[in-house]
Amino acid sequence: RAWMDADFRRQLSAQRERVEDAFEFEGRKVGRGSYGQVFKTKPRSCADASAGDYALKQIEGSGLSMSACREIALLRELKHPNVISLKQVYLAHETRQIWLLFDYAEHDLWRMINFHASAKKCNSQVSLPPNFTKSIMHQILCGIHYLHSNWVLHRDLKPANILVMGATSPERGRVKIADLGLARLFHQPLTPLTEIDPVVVTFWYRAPELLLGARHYTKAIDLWAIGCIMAELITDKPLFYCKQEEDIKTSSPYNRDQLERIFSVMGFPSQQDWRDLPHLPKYGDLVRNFGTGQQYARFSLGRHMSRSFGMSETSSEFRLLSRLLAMDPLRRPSAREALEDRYFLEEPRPAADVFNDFDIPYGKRDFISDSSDNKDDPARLHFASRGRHLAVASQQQQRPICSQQLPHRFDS
Ligand SMILES: CNc1nccc(N2CC[C@H](NC(=O)Nc3ccc(CN4CCOCC4)c(C(F)(F)F)c3)C2)n1
Repeated sequence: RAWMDADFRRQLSAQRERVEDAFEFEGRKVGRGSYGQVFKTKPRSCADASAGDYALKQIEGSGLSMSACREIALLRELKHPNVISLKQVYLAHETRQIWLLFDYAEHDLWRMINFHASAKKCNSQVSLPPNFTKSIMHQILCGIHYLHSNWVLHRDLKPANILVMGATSPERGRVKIADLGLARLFHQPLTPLTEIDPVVVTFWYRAPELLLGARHYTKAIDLWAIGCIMAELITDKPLFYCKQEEDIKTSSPYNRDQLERIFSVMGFPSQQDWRDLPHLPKYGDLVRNFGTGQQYARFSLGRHMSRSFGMSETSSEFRLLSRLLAMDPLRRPSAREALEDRYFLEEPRPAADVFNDFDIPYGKRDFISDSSDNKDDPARLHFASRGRHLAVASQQQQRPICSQQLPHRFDS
């Protein structure tokens, strides 16, 4: 450090704004994972409630790790209304900690869908605008179109990574694509994410070509995930839900149960459906486990969606869904082609505020108490073995009051 003379360094460090001086975040943790932790904060300066909230992410570890570098470098360049925007980066020189500042998003599709699923269970339907799914889909595709046109692939699209701005934000009801997930140590799909953190890895949104050993992420892989999200918005259920076996330490991308679930919804891909299927690395395993797939002959997405959810196979909603969920990645539309689908041109048109003038029924995020923050927290270990981010549910699950006199409209 000799290169900078001592009193100049002292002067600099005296001037540098410290994140703890600028923001109040004690006891306001809303997220935690192997990536670090996230706080809901307000600037200390303007104490009045009107100032928007901020999300402050403290990156795991210290110093500029490769994933921290990549996240900062990427986010600084990315600027689109449907992509989370990085406001500020704080480098705490004493602790070599890195903090990222974002405009706060109160909601996300994972919690929103869970809310509707539980409301259904207590058969107390929550009223939503008729264009709710269409508005969300339009904004996800706009955000992904922007990322893809900048040659950025998301690679882990799922409901938890689709944030929605809350009632107090000037961008009320706007979708923001984010990546709350794992600090990706490697970029190859073959690296077992489960080695980083077994709690959050879910294969329900992974394209079939990835499960069959495709070596590179593609734009089409993101579009498959968007198709899965669209189906889940319509039905409140993960389309390719598959129980996670206890230890998912397998390093192979091939996941027989997940493929089985996909085939039992979609049917088994024929040579005509997917010409390149036999060239995929795990095709041998596929034939060994499923033979010619005759047992799935009568299954199809249309059959699944019409029989389980009364969806018409001739509706433009279904047509777009089946385009996004083409088994052959070459047959999936690009984000732009999806945005040009008739579905978005028909009434009701997609809205900028996905809630329109409806009150927002979802609660605010719960704060995570630090006591449960230790790694060997029994709840965490228990949920960890059951895969998916159930551990997050234990802290943040919002269930509506299952009482008969549930008010028709809610105050957010
Ligand atoms: C809880 N409320 C809340 N409100 C606002 C923001 C926010 N957070 C938490 C951490 C998250 N951080 C990111 O979203 N970071 C991020 C990092 C990278 C990328 C783009 N890469 C994704 C992986 O593949 C390469 C490209 C993104 C982006 F662009 F996907 F949004 C976000 C943003 N939380």
